[in-house]
Amino acid sequence: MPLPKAELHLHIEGTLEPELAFELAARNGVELPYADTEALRKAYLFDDLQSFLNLYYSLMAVLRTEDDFAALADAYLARAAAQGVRHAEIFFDPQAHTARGISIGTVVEGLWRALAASEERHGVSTRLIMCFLRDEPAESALLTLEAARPHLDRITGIGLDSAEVGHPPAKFREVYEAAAALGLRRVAHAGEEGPPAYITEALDLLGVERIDHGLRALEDPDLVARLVRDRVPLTLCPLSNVRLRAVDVLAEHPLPAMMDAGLLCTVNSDDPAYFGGYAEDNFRAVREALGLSPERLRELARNSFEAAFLDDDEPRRARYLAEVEAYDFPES
Ligand code: HPA
Ligand SMILES: [Zn+2]
Repeated sequence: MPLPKAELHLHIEGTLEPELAFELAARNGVELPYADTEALRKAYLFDDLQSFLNLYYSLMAVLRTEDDFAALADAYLARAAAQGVRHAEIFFDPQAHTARGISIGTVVEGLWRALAASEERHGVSTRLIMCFLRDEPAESALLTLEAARPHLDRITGIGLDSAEVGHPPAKFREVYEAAAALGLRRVAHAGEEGPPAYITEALDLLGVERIDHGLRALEDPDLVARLVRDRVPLTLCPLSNVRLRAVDVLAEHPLPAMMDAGLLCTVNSDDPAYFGGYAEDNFRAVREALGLSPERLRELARNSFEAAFLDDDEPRRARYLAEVEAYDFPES
């Protein structure tokens, strides 16, 4: 049994495995520009965030119906459960679908069908976080929030993703204010490829409670001190960082230095179908490449539940934390 953990940085569209992509393509009569799953997997060679995003958005063409979104989420939750995930806070990108003529209701209600059955079927509790594409205009984010209004009982919070550089958090101040007024929790990708100033902006202007990635915080000692003092969780994604070349090799990932600095770090999978691993695969990879001790891994798992949006269910958080403390690492 793997270490129990919460997954806090997971794009559901990034869990689309080649096999399911081909299955949905056949079902929906969508032509994929790849001969087979093997040819598609060979296309997963990225130079940076943008080269990944190009493939990520193009493959979404196979997702068309509520059933497709339910199948996608259910397949992820089954995999997550097998990797020790007890709680998953799942990002989705509504604009990537509405731009293709798929209604936000199709997306949310399809995902919700899988999420609502997840505890019983997989033993995984869930939350849904709606992300805005930062390389689209702020006005589009506002319209998306408006379109999501009938579905807000399904949605816990908002996030900000896609191409970071040139699209600072300040651009989305208004939509974050509107979301806060609606009682939505707030997170944002910052400091993945963008500068540490974007992390500061996300905190100051968007009022985010967690930073997704936050890798480049280390370049600003004052920012690190602030993140430590305020216990702002960072949702790090080590295998993603290697595949998108934010770090050269996993052995040079700053995770140990970040933990030593007192930052509240969590380890997550981002887009596991594309980046070579789900939650436990990321834990195993950092253990092997960085030599993290069992107690360090336990700290990461504990952090994940502390950083989770479980404030409305503290008894559940306490149960998960007790599972982390009781976990016996296998001899290896
Ligand atoms: O890692 C990511 N960064 C930014 N946007 C994204 N959209 C999916 N994955 C990512
Ligand atoms: Zn991400």
